[in-house]
Amino acid sequence: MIVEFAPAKLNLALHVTGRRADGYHLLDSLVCFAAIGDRIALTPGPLSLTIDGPFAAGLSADADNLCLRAARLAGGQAAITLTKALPVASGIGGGSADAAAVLRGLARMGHPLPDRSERLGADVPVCLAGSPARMQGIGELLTPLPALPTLHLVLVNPGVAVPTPAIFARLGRRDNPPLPPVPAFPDAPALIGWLQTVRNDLQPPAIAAAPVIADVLQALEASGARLARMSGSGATCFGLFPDASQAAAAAAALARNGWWAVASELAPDPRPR
Ligand SMILES: C[C@](O)(CO)[C@H](O)COP(=O)(O)OP(=O)(O)OC[C@H]1O[C@@H](n2ccc(N)nc2=O)[C@H](O)[C@@H]1O
Ligand SMILES: Nc1ncnc2c1ncn2[C@@H]1O[C@H](COP(=O)(O)OP(=O)(O)OP(=O)(O)O)[C@@H](O)[C@H]1O
Repeated sequence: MIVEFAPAKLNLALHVTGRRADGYHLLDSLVCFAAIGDRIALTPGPLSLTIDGPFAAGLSADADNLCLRAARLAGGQAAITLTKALPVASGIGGGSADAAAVLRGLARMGHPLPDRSERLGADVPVCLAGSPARMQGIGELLTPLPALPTLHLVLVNPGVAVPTPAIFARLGRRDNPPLPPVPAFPDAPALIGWLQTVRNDLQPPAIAAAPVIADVLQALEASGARLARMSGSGATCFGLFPDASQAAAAAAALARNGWWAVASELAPDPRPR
């Protein structure tokens, strides 16, 4: 059996800089990965999918599931088990992370990675890379970044599914400036200082669609986050905390609102040192 971790994707910053003729938006985003995620297990055999885990109920194992679409694109055969630990349609790339993990697993079983994995989803290329990157184009242009400093994260999802197309459709402006050059960050305060100068352009339209996102951001700040921001098209938000014990205490307190709230850190960097 082959097991692949499918870490949550976080857009630490996300500027929408334009729109293509086909309606897809041009992005400029600083992306990293958290140490929490889904799990994919593959065993040789005819293509099938079984889903378990805390968020299994939100998802169907039909032919549209990104795990099966990824396997078909790679021409791979395997019995796939997805253990769904991430909320569905929540801005942290769950489906894209799963698709990328299936592609990585099938590659280990001898099926080459397909070209143009972004056809599965704009976030699939960066999830395949799995390490900090500046993401541009519609998601297919990746510039690897040096390893980020240690971060003490809290991820919070208030339980509202936010469909990505609806949030892009609500954008006020589609011609925002790109990110400034991304420097190397010696420590977390340097990264947080830089992040305070940039935005997630999808945050205002997501708050308009789901006002509870503003409550989540305010609650993260009230529990001591040095920076609180939404990831992707929402509704999951992240807070950056000074240390692991403050992050754990904040996650426990925020979970008392009935929200999914977890303390985490960055995923191990898969790149060779
Ligand atoms: C918003 C982000 O999460 C930022 O990382 C991603 O760009 C979304 O990635 P994803 O969920 O893999 O997106 P896809 O499944 O490819 O696209 C879902 C829908 O979002 C919109 N979409 C997505 C990506 C993009 N660059 N421009 C868009 O306008 C399109 O309406 C598209 O039909
Ligand atoms: N394996 C999967 N996991 C999650 N969602 C899936 C999967 N397969 C198909 N989907 C569908 O894809 C849609 C987007 O789900 P996903 O969790 O990837 O969104 P997201 O977290 O907003 O991602 P992103 O940050 O890339 O926009 C959902 O409506 C869901 O029904």
